[in-house]
Amino acid sequence: MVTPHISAAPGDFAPGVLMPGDPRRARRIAETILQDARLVTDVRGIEGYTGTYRGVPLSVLASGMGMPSVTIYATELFRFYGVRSIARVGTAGGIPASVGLRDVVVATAAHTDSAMGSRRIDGVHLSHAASFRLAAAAAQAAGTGRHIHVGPVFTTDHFYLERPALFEQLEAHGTLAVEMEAAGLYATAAAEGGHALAVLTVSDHVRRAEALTPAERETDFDRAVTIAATALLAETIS
Ligand SMILES: O=P(O)(O)O[C@H]1O[C@H](CO)[C@@H](O)[C@H]1O
Ligand SMILES: O=c1cc[nH]c(=O)[nH]1
Repeated sequence: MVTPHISAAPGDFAPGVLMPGDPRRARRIAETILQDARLVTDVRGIEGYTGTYRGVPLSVLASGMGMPSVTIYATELFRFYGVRSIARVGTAGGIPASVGLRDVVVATAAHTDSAMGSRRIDGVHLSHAASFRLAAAAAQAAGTGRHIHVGPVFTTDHFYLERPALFEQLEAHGTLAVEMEAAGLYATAAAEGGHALAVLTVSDHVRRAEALTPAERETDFDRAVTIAATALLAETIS
């Protein structure tokens, strides 16, 4: 079996999949946290790997950037490869002052300015919510502390969005961070009967001139990956 974007065979993917945006991060996850990882797909250079994590099968596949891209990969995994749960592990920009560089955000919901959400059911603004059990397991794995945040994020089609007033309003509505995929992933999981969550590492701040370097963005997300993998494990064995 192949799909237009995945060349894996039936059964090649585990029920749980970690999904970073960046393909190089996918390979790094396979090399650092999976045991006996093997390459199962590499269409368009989007490599997917399956191995085990703490003795349980687990896969990793990159999503690329933006809602259209994550929606393609998540749909094909849920619909054709028997995947039950996808945990996005990505970077995000902090919105409130209290959310700092390298902090972890467990995204319980995702607001969006994308038209994609409004195309699914005419006239309805669907809510984009994480799966409760995955979010609860991630929150428990993350523990408490001022570097861990649990709440809604903003998924946008624009990376270069110069709208300070928008971020003020989003902050007033309790929004923790901005990124580009979570709402698409949550909508796809809802449509396909799957489970989804995003665990984000803060790589920059929308109001402060500070940011991780590209190399740091690739590597400084280990805590988020461990939290997401633990949540997938809890969901898989429950
Ligand atoms: O680090 P990733 O997972 O790619 O996520 C964030 O980084 C990209 C933008 O640089 C977008 O995909 C955004 O959502
Ligand atoms: O989409 C993103 C990702 C990281 N930082 C941002 O400001 N936006």
